[in-house]
Amino acid sequence: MSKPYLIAPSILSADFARLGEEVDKVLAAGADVVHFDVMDNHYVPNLTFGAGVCKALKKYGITAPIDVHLMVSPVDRIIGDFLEAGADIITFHPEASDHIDRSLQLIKSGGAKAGLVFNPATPLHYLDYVLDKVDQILLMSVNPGFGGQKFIPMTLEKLRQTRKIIDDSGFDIRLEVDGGVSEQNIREIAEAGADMFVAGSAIFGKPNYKTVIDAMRSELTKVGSFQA
Ligand SMILES: O=C(CO)[C@@H](O)[C@H](O)COP(=O)(O)O
Ligand SMILES: [Fe+2]
Repeated sequence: MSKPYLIAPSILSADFARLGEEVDKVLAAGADVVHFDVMDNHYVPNLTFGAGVCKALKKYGITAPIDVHLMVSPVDRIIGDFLEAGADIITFHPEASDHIDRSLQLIKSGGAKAGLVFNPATPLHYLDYVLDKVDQILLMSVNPGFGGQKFIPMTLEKLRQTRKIIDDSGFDIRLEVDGGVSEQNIREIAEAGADMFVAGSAIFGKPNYKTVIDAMRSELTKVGSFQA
């Protein structure tokens, strides 16, 4: 069964010059979680921000959970920085870690929730022996590195497969989707099994964040297995 739905705006599409205000504004508009995309210009061909910015947002007063999506290789060294910065959830790409089990343990031992991220062509078998250590599974519905890309439809089938893996396991695991999510497709994405929705350009690209988030929530109420 899906958990109550969470909307997680990706600050990759926010105005970096006014980041604190942007995060305040999107949370006031009804967002649940702040999605924080860390890119290293190595694992992905783009460069964003590091743990210092996460720490600054916490110091600024952001109390909503910060969901750190590490697009970084290698991952272990930077995990400590984000734990120290107060990250609430840390996810990483299994291909970017030499020791996936160790990286998951590192995150959890620091008190954060841990997750694995699957690129569109990455197989789900990385989950096979670590499901008991995973709090969140993030399926990329675009290739990582940039906001504003188009949702890859094959993700819907992968979501259904992942939902079955989670439900069969009996573990308490969130299923997050990231890339090209909008008010137009959020309903079918939820029908396929996702319960946490990252959206960057669909929210920050619009003048009124609340209008978009309200529209997304209204779409989610139409899902068969809806839970507020
Ligand atoms: O991780 C990534 C991209 O690598 C995402 O979090 C994007 O930032 C989502 O942006 P939109 O596709 O919603 O514009
Ligand atoms: Fe992301």
